[in-house]
Amino acid sequence: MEYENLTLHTDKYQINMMYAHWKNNSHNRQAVFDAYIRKNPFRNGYTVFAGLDRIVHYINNLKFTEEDIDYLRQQEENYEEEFLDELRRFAFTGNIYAMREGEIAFPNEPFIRVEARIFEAQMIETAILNVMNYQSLIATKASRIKQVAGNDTLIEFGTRRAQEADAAIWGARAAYIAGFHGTSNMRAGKLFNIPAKGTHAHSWIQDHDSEEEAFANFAEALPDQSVLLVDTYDTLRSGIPNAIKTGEMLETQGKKLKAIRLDSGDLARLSIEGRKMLDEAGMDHVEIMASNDLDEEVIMHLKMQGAKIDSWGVGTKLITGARKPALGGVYKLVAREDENKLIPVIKLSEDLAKVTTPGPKKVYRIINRRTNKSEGDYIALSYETVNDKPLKMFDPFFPQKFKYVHDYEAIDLLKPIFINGKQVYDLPPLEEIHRYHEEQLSYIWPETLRLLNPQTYYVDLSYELWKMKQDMMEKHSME
Ligand SMILES: Nc1ncnc2c1ncn2[C@@H]1O[C@H](COP(=O)(O)OP(=O)(O)OP(=O)(O)O)[C@@H](O)[C@H]1O
Ligand SMILES: O=P(O)(O)OC[C@H]1O[C@H](OP(=O)(O)OP(=O)(O)O)[C@H](O)[C@@H]1O
Ligand SMILES: O=C(O)c1cccnc1
Repeated sequence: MEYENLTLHTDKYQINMMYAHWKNNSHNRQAVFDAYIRKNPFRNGYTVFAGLDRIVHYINNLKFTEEDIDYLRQQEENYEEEFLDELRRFAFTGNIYAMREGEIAFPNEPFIRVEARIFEAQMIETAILNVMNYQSLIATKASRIKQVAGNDTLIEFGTRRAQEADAAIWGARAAYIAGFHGTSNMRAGKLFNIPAKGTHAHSWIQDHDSEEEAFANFAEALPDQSVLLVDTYDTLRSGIPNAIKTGEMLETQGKKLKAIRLDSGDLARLSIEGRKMLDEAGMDHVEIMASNDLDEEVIMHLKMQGAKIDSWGVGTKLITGARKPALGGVYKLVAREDENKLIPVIKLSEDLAKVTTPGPKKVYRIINRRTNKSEGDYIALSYETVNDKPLKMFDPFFPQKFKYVHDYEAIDLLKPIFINGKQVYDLPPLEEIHRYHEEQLSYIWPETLRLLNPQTYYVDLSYELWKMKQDMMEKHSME
C-alpha cells in the first residue's frame, strides 16, 4: 500500500518549539517521551492498542518537501532560511519502542516510548497521538462488541457514517484486530486483506416493481452469496415469504439462499419468527443477519431475548466509538538531556493521577506461571532488571496494599520498533495481529475483561521508580 507523506500533519506549536530549540541551539539534545492513556474508554477494563502499522509508515515517510518548506516560509515569517534548511535534512534518527498491535493495554503505562533528539521527538507527537487514539478507541469498542457476539459473524458496516475516509478504513482494520470477520468497505478489504462482505440496500427493492422480482433478480446475479434484505415493506408478511420463494427457486438450480437480513423493527421477535418460517420451509441452512444501530448493549439484549441471529452488521456505533468520541491519550516528556546525561523530568498536577511518571521505563506483564494469568503490569526504570526473585507489587497510590509474586514470567511489552532511525521490527500481517490479540486476552482474568464494572487491573511501579517519583514530587512541591 502507498502510504502518504504526513510530515506536516503536526500542530504548529511543535514546529514553533522546534524553531525555538534550533534558535537556542538545544535542538540536538536527547529527549524521552511516553505515549499513554489515563483512562480506558467506555468504562472498559482494558484498551486494545492499535495504530502501530500506520505510525511506522509515518515515521519512515517523514520528509519535508519543497512545497512544505515554501508553505512554512509563507506561514511564519520568523522562521529563518537556515532553519528551513535544517528541516530539509529532517529524518527520524532516534529509537521507538512500542507495544505490539492488538496488545491488551492499561492506563498509565507507556504504549509507545520515543527516544530522540528533541527536534524529532517533539514533532511526531501529534501524528502519533492522532493515530494511536483513534485506532485504539475503535479496536476497544470492537472488542466489547466481540465479547458479546461470541462466535457469531461480525461485519463492519460503518463507512457511510464514519468521521471521513481515513477513519473508515483504519477503523475497519482496528475492528478486524479485535475480532470482526469482515468489512463492507472494499478499499479496506483491498488495502488490509480483510474479507469484504456485502448484502444489498433498500434501493434495490425500491428499484423493482415488486419485492419478489427484486429478490429473484439479485439471487440470479449472485446465487451463491445472496443475502436478502427483508424489511422494505413488511418483514413477516412479504419479506420473509418472498425470500423463501427465492430460496426455493435457487434450490431448483441446485443452489442455496445464504441469508436474510433484518434492518428494522423488533429484531428479537422478527428473528425468532423468521427462524420458524425458514425452518418450516426446510431452510434451516439460511442464516439470519441483523443490522440497525447495533452496539454491544443492543446485541446483548437481543441475545437475552433469545434472538435467532447468526451474524451482525455493525456500523455507526462502532466506527464513531459511540459514547466516547475520543480516546484521551497523551504524550509526555519523561527525560531530557542535561550535560550529556539523561535526567528524569516530572509534570505535577493537583490531581495525583495526572502526575507524570518520570524517566525512561519498561513495562512488564507479570504472568503467574501457575495460573497462566497476569498478576498485573509492573513498570520499572529501563536499567532495572526484573528477574526471578520474588517480586513485590504494590499499589503506587496506596503502597500499604501489596503482594509478592513468586513463580512468574515478566514479559517486556515494549518492543524495539526503530533503533537509530532504522526500522528493526517487521510489521506482522493483520491476521497475525488478530491472533496475537486473542492470545493476549487469555492472560487477563475475566474480572478485568467483563463489560460492566470491571475490576481495575494493577499497573504498579517498581520501588525504585516509585521512590524517584515521590522524591521528585516532594522536591518540586517545595520549590
Ligand atoms: N428487541 C430489541 N431489544 C432491544 N433493542 C432493539 C430490539 N430490536 C431492535 N432494537 C434496537 O432498537 C433501536 C431502535 O430501533 P427502532 O425500532 O427505532 O428502529 P427502526 O425499527 O429501524 O425504526 P424505523 O422503522 O423508523 O427505521 C435500534 O438500535 C435497534 O437495533
Ligand atoms: O445502523 P448501522 O450500525 O450504522 O449500520 C449501517 C446501516 O447502514 C445501512 O442503512 P442505510 O439506511 O444507510 O441504507 P439502506 O438504504 O441500505 O438501508 C444499513 O442498512 C444499516 O442499517
Ligand atoms: O452490505 C450491507 O448490507 C451494508 C453495507 C454497508 C452499510 N450497510 C449495509
